[in-house]
Amino acid sequence: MLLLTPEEMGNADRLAAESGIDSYGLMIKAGHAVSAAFLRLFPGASRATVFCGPGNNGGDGYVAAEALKAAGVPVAIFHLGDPEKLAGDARRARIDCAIESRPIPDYRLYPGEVVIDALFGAGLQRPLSDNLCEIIEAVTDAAVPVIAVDLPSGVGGLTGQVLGGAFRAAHTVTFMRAKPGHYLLPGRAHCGSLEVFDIGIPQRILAEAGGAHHLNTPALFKASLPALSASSHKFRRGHLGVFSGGPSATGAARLSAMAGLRAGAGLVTLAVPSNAALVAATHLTAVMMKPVSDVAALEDWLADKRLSAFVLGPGFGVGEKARTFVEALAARPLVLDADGITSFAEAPEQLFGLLAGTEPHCVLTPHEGEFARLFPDISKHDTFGKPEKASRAARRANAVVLYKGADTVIAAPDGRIAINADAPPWLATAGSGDVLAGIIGGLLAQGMPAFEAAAAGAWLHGDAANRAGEGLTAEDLPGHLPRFSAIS
Ligand SMILES: NC(=O)C1=CN([C@@H]2O[C@H](COP(=O)(O)OP(=O)(O)OC[C@H]3O[C@@H](n4cnc5c(N)ncnc54)[C@H](O)[C@@H]3O)[C@@H](O)[C@H]2O)[C@@H](O)CC1
Ligand SMILES: [K+]
Repeated sequence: MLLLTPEEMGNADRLAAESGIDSYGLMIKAGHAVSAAFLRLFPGASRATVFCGPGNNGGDGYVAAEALKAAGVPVAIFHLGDPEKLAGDARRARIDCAIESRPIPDYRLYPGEVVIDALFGAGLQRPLSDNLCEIIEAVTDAAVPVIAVDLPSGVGGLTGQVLGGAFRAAHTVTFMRAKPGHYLLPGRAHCGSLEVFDIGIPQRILAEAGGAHHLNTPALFKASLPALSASSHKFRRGHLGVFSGGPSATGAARLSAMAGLRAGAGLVTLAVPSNAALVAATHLTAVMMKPVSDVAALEDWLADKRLSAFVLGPGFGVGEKARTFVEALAARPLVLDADGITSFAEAPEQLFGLLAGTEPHCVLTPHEGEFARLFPDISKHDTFGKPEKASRAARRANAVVLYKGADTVIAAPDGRIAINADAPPWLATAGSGDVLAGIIGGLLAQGMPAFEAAAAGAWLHGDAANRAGEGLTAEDLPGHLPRFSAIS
């Protein structure tokens, strides 16, 4: 599912106009979609209170207001700025709207009203003024239902960041394609239910206008999911190696290993330091074990070319050993997580050097803190949204970066970006990240390319959490992974 940034949507708009499509006709359809949503969702509203801004978002508002009046709904319009200065389609929409509007400071709460927020959409450029924020706060505090046109005003369509303040909509009607800000946090939490309405811009124009941002759905990775056939031998389903920490720290790697097995790897081996072998062995059944205490032992083990992917990080310990292990593993498909990432905090360039110059085959899975350790300058940039941060990081590291959180973003060095929105809040539980690393490792082991493996991993992880339900523990997750043939 392709997402368009506000800039790309603007391009689509321009291309549509250049191809002879009537832009005012698009605005009429947009405004009518909003009035239809209003009538469908709030048939008993005492009044439609329409806030109209100074651009085309406001234009949609005037169209919706006129349509609601025609449907018999009492309507009050409050405008921002000088409506005489409206230009183009928005100006025409206001002229075609026979309702007197009043300046926004005249607005007072009205019992039973429903607000249509048509202040700003794609054109939001700066934080909302204090006066606007006060009005938004009053509407929010009084729990007045809000329908947002395109985006809740104040939410950045590219980043999902809130600029100053923002409406909390019950429902958002956007046009043609959802925007990244509808799925990134905190924007997602401001949108309510999201409706993507087709106002008639042709697909070919949308495809020409954008293409980097995707919502992470199976459509993005399904074609590269490993297919399990009756004849597939366990070796052909790959062999995943997961590195464990010492005797008191084998649990995290065991979780990853179990998840890798459930994600379909034919064989999974837990590589353990010799002093942890006994502890680990008492906990393992289907997962195999291999003592690997130092880099010499690792090099020996790596001579087995059937080992097809690795996970290093969960519970491994931070330090020199992790760095030398990663050096030995850098040319192989690898998920670098947790301690594996933090081990390079003092010398991120060393890691990037190891990963440079080849087809990207490493997946880095940092949460916010780990991201800041590897990419301090990128992480500090307040105006970058999460996709831009992940994307810059991916290019720098020549690795797929899966930037974790409630709105996990997956970015590839070639510019592809997936925003994951299927994770329930109860997925934020101890060990959950270890399972995610293991799932991705299991998919890499079966030959899935790094970006698709990371995207699939994030989606499957969320899907398993939804199946397991509230109160899950990380141990429950692998058992709830869906069969790949059942994913649609
Ligand atoms: N893209 C499309 O194909 C279509 C777009 N339409 C609508 O057009 C909208 C985009 O229109 P515009 O590009 O005119 O942008 P907007 O209407 O979102 O806002 C632009 C205006 O707001 C001002 N502004 C921005 N931030 C401000 C702030 N914080 N405080 C005060 N003023 C601020 C700008 O100076 C500019 O005048 C979309 O969101 C959508 O609602 C629809 O009419 C249908 C077709
Ligand atoms: K809006």
